[in-house]
Amino acid sequence: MTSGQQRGRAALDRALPSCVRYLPGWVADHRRIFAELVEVIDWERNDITIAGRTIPIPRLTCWMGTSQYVYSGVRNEPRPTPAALTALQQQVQVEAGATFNSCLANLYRDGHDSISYHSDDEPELGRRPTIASISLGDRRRFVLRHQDSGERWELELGAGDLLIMSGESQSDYRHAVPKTMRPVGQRMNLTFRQFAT
Ligand SMILES: O=C(O)CCC(=O)C(=O)O
Ligand SMILES: [Fe+2]
Repeated sequence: MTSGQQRGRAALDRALPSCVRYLPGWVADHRRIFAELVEVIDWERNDITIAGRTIPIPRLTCWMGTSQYVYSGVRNEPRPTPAALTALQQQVQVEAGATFNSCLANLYRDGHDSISYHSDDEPELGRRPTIASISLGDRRRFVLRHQDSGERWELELGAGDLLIMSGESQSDYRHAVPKTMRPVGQRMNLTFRQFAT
């Protein structure tokens, strides 16, 4: 076991809900894949408008899918999928027992970048979607919270970890990657999704 896997496991003090499967260190050559994808993905800076105020989304993103994806009022035109990502997607499909046709990539440049609490519950994803999430680069805290009970789970995701969210993970839970004061380097997250067109 690598030290990364040990760190990942230690961060989890309670069993995760059964709709979430955590596979620490799943991407064996995660450093090489991070270095390649950070260069070849067509990273975008997008703005979000909340209550009439337009602010930059606190991370870089890229939507690689079959059609336009609108979330939080942001219209994402699909970008081409690099070959390195297609190869990863094929392996992830086998592990998840699901097929995916799209990937939303996020790049958290430092501790100021984040994603606030949300569920991936857009209608195009279906009612109980399976979403496979790969984290590369530095570890960041991923928080999963049950909507009604408020019960929380925290995982330090990075370095090739795979998280498979399925079943009621989007309908009953929300998730976030909060900002941190800790000095951290870049973290990339790839969420593979099946998107109805
Ligand atoms: O960075 C992460 O681990 C989560 C990303 C996420 O929740 C999303 O893109 O919907
Ligand atoms: Fe999400």
